[in-house]
Amino acid sequence: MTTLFNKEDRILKQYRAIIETTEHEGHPLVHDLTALLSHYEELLSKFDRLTKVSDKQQISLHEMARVDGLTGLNNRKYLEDFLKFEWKRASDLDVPMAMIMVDIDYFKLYNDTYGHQAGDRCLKQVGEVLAQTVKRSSDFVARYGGEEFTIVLTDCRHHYAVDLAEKIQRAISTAEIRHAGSKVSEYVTLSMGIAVYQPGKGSSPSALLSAADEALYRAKESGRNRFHLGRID
Ligand SMILES: Nc1nc2c(ncn2[C@@H]2O[C@H](COP(=O)(O)OP(=O)(O)OP(=O)(O)O)[C@@H](O)[C@H]2O)c(=O)[nH]1
Repeated sequence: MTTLFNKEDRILKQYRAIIETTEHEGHPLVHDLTALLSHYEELLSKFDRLTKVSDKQQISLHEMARVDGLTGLNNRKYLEDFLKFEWKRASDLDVPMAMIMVDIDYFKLYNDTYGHQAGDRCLKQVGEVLAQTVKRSSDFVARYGGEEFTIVLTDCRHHYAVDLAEKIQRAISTAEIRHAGSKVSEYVTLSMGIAVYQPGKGSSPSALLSAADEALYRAKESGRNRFHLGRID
């Protein structure tokens, strides 16, 4: 399309030159060319507007592919892509990677108590708490699905991940989201599982996910409203 317009542009410049040459004034050809030019300019401006709309649509499609519609956090698909990419980078640089799997406690009872829409609002609030607490721009927060969230911490040793899990616990407690159905608190609480891997040692992103998930299971099993530190390389 650009090539076509470049070629057309050259022709149009010639047309303009003819129109602007006073010796051609009043010639019927000048009249036709003037009409043609104005029509062409109108088409160009329409094309320009269409291109802008389509660029915007492409950006929003791109965003939709990465963003969870409810919470505005990264979605699971994007998490998987991010993990693959960062795993390779961490492996090349020989630095550890951590994952925190976060799950809302007794969320079924939250829905049962307050209704599904309130449940959605709660998910959003928890998402905000996580996004605000995770400060390093290289760290990545995603909604993994349902009432489960994932945080990927690049170039991260386990004490940083533990420190962050403690901050998240404090932040969710400060948020005071009422949860009358919970069996561990009157407010919403979170259980978390932490795993830290050294990607260079032959494992895989899915092994990191499983280890964090396993640690989360331990946190749930041992009473909820806590984190469990799983495998650390
Ligand atoms: N409102 C709302 N609820 C959801 C959404 N996705 C999943 N859920 C609900 O989340 C609940 C998860 O329940 P469970 O897996 O039993 O877990 P839980 O009740 O949180 O119990 P524990 O994790 O063991 O503490 C289910 O009732 C789902 O219907 C969502 O997008 N919105």
